[in-house]
Amino acid sequence: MPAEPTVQKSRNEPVVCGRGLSMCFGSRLVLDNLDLDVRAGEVLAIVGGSGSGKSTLMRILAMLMAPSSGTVSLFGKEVSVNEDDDDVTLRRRLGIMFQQGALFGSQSVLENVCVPLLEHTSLSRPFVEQLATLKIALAGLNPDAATLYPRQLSGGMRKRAAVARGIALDPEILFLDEPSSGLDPISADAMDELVLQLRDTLQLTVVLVTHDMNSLWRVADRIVLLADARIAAIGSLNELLESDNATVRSFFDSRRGRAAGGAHGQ
Ligand SMILES: Nc1ncnc2c1ncn2[C@@H]1O[C@H](COP(=O)(O)OP(=O)(O)OP(=O)(O)O)[C@@H](O)[C@H]1O
Repeated sequence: MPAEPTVQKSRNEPVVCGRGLSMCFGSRLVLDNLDLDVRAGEVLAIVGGSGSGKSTLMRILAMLMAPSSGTVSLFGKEVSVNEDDDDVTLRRRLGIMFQQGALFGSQSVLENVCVPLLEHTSLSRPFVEQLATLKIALAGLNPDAATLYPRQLSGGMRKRAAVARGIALDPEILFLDEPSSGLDPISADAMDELVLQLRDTLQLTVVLVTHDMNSLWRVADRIVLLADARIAAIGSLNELLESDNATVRSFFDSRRGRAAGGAHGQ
C-alpha cells in the first residue's frame, strides 16, 4: 500500500514524464534523447527489435536505473535512483514484474508476496499474510498455490506470482517486462486478460515490454516503437498500422505482425 495518501490522478494525466532520456553502455548509445509520457490509466506497450532498448527504457521509467542524461518525473516530481527518502516513497507507488519473475527460490509464493509488505510496512505478520493472500487471488492464482515454491510452478503461475508480488504494495503504476514470454498461447491470453483486469479493477497504469503481437492487439492502449535508439512512432495500434513510416511498416509487416493482424480481422 502507498506509504502516504495519494491523490488519484485523472485518466490521461501524465504520471511518468521522461525528458531528453539518453542511455549509453560504454560507447553504445542505446537511447538517444527520448521524450515520453505515460498517461494515468493506460496500458502503454514498449516494442522494438531485439536489443533496441525496451527493457532499458522501462527500467529508467521505473526508477531502477539512472539515465546517462535526461530526467524522469513521477507524479509531477523529478526523481533520481538514489535512496533519497522522497524517492523511496515514490518508488513504493510502482510495482514491477521482471521477465523471469525474480522470485526467491527458497520461499513459498506466500512468503515471496509478503516480502515487500514486511519490508515497507509495519503491519503485523498475520495481517501481512492476509494481504498477500488477497494479492495472490487478485493475480488469478488458486489459494493452494500460496504454499508452493517457485520450482513447483508452471511458467504462467510463476508470472502470476510475480505479479502478485508486484501489486503487494498497491502500486499505481505496474511495470511488466515480457509478461507473456515463454507462455503457451492459452496462458499468454490469460496473462493479457489479467493485465486488463488489473488495470480496470485496481485503476492501474501499466507499462509493459513485449514481443508478443497478440498482446498488443489485446491490451495496449498506446504503443511506443523503438528503433535506432529513438522513438520511431507512438500511438494506438491502428494509428501505427496506418503509418507510412518505413521503420514502422517494416516492424508491423513482419510475419508475426501479419499473423496477429489476420487473427484480429485486419
Ligand atoms: N547493464 C548493461 N550493461 C551493458 N549493456 C547493456 C546493459 N543493459 C542493456 N545493455 C545493452 O543495451 C542494449 C539494449 O538492451 P535492452 O535489454 O534494453 O534491449 P531490449 O530491446 O529489451 O532487448 P530484448 O528484446 O532482446 O530483450 C543491448 O545491446 C544490451 O546488450
